[in-house]
Amino acid sequence: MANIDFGGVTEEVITSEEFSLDKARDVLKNETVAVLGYGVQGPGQALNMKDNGINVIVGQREGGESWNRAVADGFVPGETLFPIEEAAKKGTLIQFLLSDAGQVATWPKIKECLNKGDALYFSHGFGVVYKDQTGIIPPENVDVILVAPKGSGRTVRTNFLAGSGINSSFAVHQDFTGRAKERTLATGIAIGSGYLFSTTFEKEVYSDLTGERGVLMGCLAGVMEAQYNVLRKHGHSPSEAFNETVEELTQSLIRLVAENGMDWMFGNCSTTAQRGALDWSPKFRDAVVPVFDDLYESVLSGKETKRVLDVNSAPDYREKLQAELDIIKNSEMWKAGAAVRALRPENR
Ligand SMILES: NC(=O)c1ccc[n+]([C@@H]2O[C@H](COP(=O)([O-])OP(=O)(O)OC[C@H]3O[C@@H](n4cnc5c(N)ncnc54)[C@H](O)[C@@H]3O)[C@@H](O)[C@H]2O)c1
Ligand SMILES: CC(C)(O)[C@@H](O)C(=O)O
Ligand SMILES: [Mg+2]
Ligand SMILES: [Mg+2]
Repeated sequence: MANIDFGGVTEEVITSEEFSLDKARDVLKNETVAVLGYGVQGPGQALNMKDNGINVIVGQREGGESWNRAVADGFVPGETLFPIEEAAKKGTLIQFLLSDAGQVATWPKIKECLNKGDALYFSHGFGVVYKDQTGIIPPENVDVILVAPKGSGRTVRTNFLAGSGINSSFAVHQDFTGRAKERTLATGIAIGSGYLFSTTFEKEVYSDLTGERGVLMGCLAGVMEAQYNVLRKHGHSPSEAFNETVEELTQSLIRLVAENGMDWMFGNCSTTAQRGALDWSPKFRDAVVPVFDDLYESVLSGKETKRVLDVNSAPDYREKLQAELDIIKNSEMWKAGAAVRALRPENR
């Protein structure tokens, strides 16, 4: 446990140096980790653990696309790949990585598969925190733990393969065995976390739902579209509008932010750009504060959860979701984006 000063506030974090992979392997040596769900997080976490020498099995609906992908990734039907309930019964540490709506639909059956002393693991506080809507109330004789990677499952895997890692938060909701925390940290390290910071199930889900609806995804998509449209309205070409809105950000400026912070990115742009950015940043900040306040309230009240469950529980939700994603893909802006990406020297 290291005490790190985050801008004047001291927090405890666990790094892969302090909690080594060897230690994680030792803590998990008698466990069968059952990864239920092979969508986005499932493959990332399962493959990293497998490569790290952990005893991993996968539970997935038989015969579908995700099942076939698990087979292609080296999981063997009847040995390390099973229907969901069978894997849940075999596992001692059960990673509930179905979609959040899928967790609600399958919970009544999964609950029956848990044995005394098992650990029930989540990568989101959703199911447990909004229990009035999800009905997910774990029995008292299991550990209930969380490791939530702060990134896409795709990056959980690609960062691992690149020799890096992803940051994750961790929490213990219920400690039945007295070993819940060490099981949590060991699993967090085994899935490839570079470091783990402490949270609660509540704080995790409130911040996660806000972040993805806000700056990370929803707000990002919204402000990009707004700027692109203004530039187009004033006669700028699609290539100019896209470059000035997206390509320069992803290929240049956001990399500088990642490297050394916002002031570093500003400092490596012209004094003209810095003057304008410093003047306009507070205007944008103040304009969106009411939207963020609405968003957080909507998360806290359970309205966002209700919407997710209502829409994503429909039998045709995948097709409808794909239709919405296709509208983005086929818009002028993102078609221009495809053309711009194809022109990158490494893609030509
Ligand atoms: N996607 C991410 O990168 C990410 C990042 C951090 C945390 N999480 C959390 O991890 C968990 C898993 O998310 P995900 O995005 O990997 O899920 P996903 O949407 O990719 O779905 C995972 C699997 O659930 C299965 N599934 C869905 N509904 C089902 C049902 N009714 N019955 C049986 N199987 C069903 C699907 O076949 C799929 O293989 C969620 O709690 C999510 O909030 C996801
Ligand atoms: C990758 C995200 C956005 O961080 C995650 O929270 C998710 O729900 O997919
Ligand atoms: Mg999320
Ligand atoms: Mg997230």
